[in-house]
Amino acid sequence: MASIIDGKAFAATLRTHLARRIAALRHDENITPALAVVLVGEDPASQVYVRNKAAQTVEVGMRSIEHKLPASTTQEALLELVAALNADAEVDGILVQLPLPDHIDADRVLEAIDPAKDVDGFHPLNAGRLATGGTGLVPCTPLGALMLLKDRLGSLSGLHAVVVGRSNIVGKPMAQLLLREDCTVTIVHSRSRDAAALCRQADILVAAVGRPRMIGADWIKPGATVIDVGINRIALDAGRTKLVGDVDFDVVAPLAAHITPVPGGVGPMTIACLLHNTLTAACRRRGVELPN
Ligand SMILES: Nc1nc(=O)c2c([nH]1)NC[C@@H]1CN(c3ccc(C(=O)N[C@@H](CCC(=O)O)C(=O)O)cc3)C=[N+]21
Repeated sequence: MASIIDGKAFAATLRTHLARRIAALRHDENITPALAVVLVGEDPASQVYVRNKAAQTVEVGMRSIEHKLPASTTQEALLELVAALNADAEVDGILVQLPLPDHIDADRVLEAIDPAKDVDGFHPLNAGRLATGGTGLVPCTPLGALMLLKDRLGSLSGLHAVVVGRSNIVGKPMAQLLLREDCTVTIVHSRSRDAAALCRQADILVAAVGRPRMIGADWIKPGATVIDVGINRIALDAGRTKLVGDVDFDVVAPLAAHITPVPGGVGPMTIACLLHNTLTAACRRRGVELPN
């Protein structure tokens, strides 16, 4: 039976460390990092995420700036807000909550964010830096997943990592991070031939597809470490819902060495890494050393 990787506890520890470093930054440099979060529309799930982000930002001692815009906001108005946040010297991080309404071109908005303030790590310059080994801001979910892996396994060098999913926000940056750790990396996607057989070769399996419980027992090499990035809300009876991952936890956990649960796995790490990136961005753009 796998040991469960407690992402919720790890994220809480990470936030405690961040709070101490942020206090040191305020004491030594008189800097309080500020994170601006932009939410367009009234999607209830997005509202919950944004509320959690704001609460945790304040909890670690940073400033939270929230901009809530109606769903009817034009692309032009959103780009103007991004430009104002770019120009605001007090703002260290900018996050535009996804998904955006259909009439807005999300790529254009993400490309308008100052790469130095791009705490999501979604700007093409940051994606390029990650791919070419430079210093940039790394997407929060893959960064959080990597922290959990290194905490459990130590060196990842030479391990075969299989990433299921090729999105720009998780799959591709996850593969780049694992490559940077000297893994042998395979990316499996919807057109892959015999995806299950490819996944059965994985020492590390990262599932990031958004399909509830898709990864079953026959996808797992015994002793593998399984990281479940999926967060899928499924319907139960009587209008109730529950969160499940991309991994069928009940059948995979008995085979794996280590496994993340959903909820309580990678999800909480995403927000903790957002705070981590905001501290990093604040120090880099203000030209001060990152406190230990
Ligand atoms: N620009 C942008 N950046 C994002 O990082 C971003 C985004 N847009 N849009 C939406 C997704 C989703 N996301 C999550 C963050 C934390 C949890 C999380 O903490 N989940 C808890 C459960 C929360 C619950 O119970 O609903 C867990 O897995 O244990 C989930 C999902 C960030 N996103």
